[in-house]
Amino acid sequence: MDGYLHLSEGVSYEGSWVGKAPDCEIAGEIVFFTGMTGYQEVLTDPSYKGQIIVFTYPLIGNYGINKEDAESKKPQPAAVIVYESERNCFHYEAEMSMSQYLQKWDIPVLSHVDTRSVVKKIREHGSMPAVLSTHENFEGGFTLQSDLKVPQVSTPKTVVYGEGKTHIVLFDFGYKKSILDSLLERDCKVTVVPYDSTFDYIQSLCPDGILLSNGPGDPKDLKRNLPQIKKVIEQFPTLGICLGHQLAALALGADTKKMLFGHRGANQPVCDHVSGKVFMSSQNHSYVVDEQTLTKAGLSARFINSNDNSVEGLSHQTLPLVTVQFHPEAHPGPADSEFIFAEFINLVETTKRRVVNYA
Ligand SMILES: NC(=O)CC[C@H](N)C(=O)O
Repeated sequence: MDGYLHLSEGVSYEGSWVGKAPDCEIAGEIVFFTGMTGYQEVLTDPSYKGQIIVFTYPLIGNYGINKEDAESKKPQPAAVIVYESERNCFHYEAEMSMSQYLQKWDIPVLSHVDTRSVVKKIREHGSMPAVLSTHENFEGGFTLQSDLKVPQVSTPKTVVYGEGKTHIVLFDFGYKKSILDSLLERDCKVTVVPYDSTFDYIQSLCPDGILLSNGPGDPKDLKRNLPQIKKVIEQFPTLGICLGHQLAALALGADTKKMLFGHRGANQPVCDHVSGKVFMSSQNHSYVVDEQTLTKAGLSARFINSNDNSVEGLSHQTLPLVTVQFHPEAHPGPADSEFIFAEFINLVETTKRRVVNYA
């Protein structure tokens, strides 16, 4: 059956539904992911909550969905656009096909869309509101719901994982499981807390360090939480990843802005100005920290994107703070930047020893 993708820029594309057509129109911000593999991780990354994802790789789904690679308990986007969706899956670990998985969760998939043309439109006009419909003509409006996404994906209660020697409190703005795994693999005990936890609550947990996670939406949606986040950063060694990096920058007084179409893929080159090395990184973001606003916040840009010179990570003049716009936990994508976790744990352990020595 035919389905249609309508972009707010006034262009429409025809495609065919994989599985059943949705009962109603599905709206979301349309974004594109350029990685060739890793669709399961992308679909389950809570940072994509409510977005319509276009996969630029023309064949998606051929190795199915397995038990291991989900980044959260369910797929998160509002809808998925592909060129070809493989109905069969060819992998010994596959439990079901991608289309079965998305249908189970009522997430529509529109295939045989001219994804190259859609991506060109997004590159030209930016990530924009879009609607998936069974009707060729769409008369409705393109205003997206302005609901807060982070509370929808954050844990409602505190959960403790592992019993390693370094105690990290992970602020859950919609964290990817691979971030938790990266900490557990490095001998950490991890306490995952709700996104709106207060400084007093965090202090009562006696952490050695803090991880501010990735998550969906505009970091400025969490304006009310910034004073608490600032107190936490000033008190404990902190690693901010993606949304967590943006929140750390805002909390300390820098600014963020929206990019035209963001970075979503597995091969974004980033230069580390401490080591002078360039590495490939996995990314998924629309917002970026504004470089012009860093100095007044005591921050400096340690990591810079080699394609467009945007800020990819920060350090602070005095505070033990590491923040990265890219994903050191990878999944999907290259693990070139996993050194960030080792560096962070080292920072936490050194700070811990210093505090013990002074006590
Ligand atoms: N992966 C993320 O944490 C994304 C951060 C933020 N939602 C953005 O789009 O920029």
